[in-house]
Amino acid sequence: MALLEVESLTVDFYTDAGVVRAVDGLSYRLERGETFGIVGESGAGKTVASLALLGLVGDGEIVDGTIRFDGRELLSCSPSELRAIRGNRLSMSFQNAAATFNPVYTVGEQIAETIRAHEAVSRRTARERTLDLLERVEIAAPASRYADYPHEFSGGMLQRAAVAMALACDPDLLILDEPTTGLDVTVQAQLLELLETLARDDEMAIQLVTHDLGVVAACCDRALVLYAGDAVERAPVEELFYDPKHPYTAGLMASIPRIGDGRDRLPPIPGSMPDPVDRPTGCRFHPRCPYAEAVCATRDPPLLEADTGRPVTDVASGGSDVHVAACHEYAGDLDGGLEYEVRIVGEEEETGGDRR
Ligand SMILES: Nc1ncnc2c1ncn2[C@@H]1O[C@H](COP(=O)(O)OP(=O)(O)OP(=O)(O)O)[C@@H](O)[C@H]1O
Repeated sequence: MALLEVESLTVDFYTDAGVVRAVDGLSYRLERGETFGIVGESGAGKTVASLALLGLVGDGEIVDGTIRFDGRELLSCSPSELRAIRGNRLSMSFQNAAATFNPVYTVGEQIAETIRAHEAVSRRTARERTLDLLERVEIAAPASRYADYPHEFSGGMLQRAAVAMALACDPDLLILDEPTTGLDVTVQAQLLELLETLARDDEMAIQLVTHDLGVVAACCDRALVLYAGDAVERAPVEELFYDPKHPYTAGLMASIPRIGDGRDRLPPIPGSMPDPVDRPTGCRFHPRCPYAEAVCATRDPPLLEADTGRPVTDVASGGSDVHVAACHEYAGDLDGGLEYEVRIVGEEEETGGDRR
């Protein structure tokens, strides 16, 4: 049984301007010990999709879908059952590490309090466990750092302390929302390495939410690309990089800097994410897509296995390594086809290419 199975998850917000469909029929699954990326530009629905797992959509509403965590249907759990799962097995570290901590208490105290909120342990034990956690996230001299206030930590250290906080309940699934935003490249690399170690050594699954495909490439096994609430592509990370099947994914790759990577640059995607109250008909990406044809404006492309054109009908195929994409090309419905290519300079072999 997969650790997490999300099926047809749909989340709406009711605003003065109209209904915002933040997440639209999202399905995927996550295995134990797997690091899974959810990637897309700002407004794609990444955070809302993650918060929905915790039952924290605020004034939004989960209007459809199921979320099975270790076989349990979370959407039918009572608030107290959900709190218990959230406290012990599923935890999330939010976008802004500074906001995770209360500025008037020390970092150590706050992590220790989190441990005590989940488990009946003495103050001394909670302190020892906190020191272990700080050490695990590679904070030097944890005993002296314990009594430091959040403002005395550097950005990278605070981000790691936030991970320590999320690890306090020893979760089976850790959700990290933009964990590397605002960190310099070296600190980013350290944090990503740490996450890889945690996933490997603790058999902990990680759902990593980011706008940065580079971050996904550095530490995820598989990733899902979201656009305006829709899943547009899902694949093992290597394939997503070397053989992107959806024009949006290809465009996303063009917008990330790649130091030391000899890959040709694809043109960046023109335009911006659509108004969430007034999403385009058909393929949500069609107004920005250089390959769009008439069919794209009228029909919403389903997720298909890119190699065979077979439909992805249930979540069962979501955990496999099958490369799926939601583009009419894979149903054979585009006359012009997709003509981008991803070339690795210095290697003879080319991947991607004209998809006709
Ligand atoms: N409380 C809310 N009320 C109304 N709309 C909301 C609310 N929260 C999120 N949304 C909308 O839902 C959509 C998805 O937002 P979400 O925060 O999940 O995007 P994201 O991909 O995580 O982007 P970012 O990285 O900027 O957070 C957006 O259009 C956003 O405006």
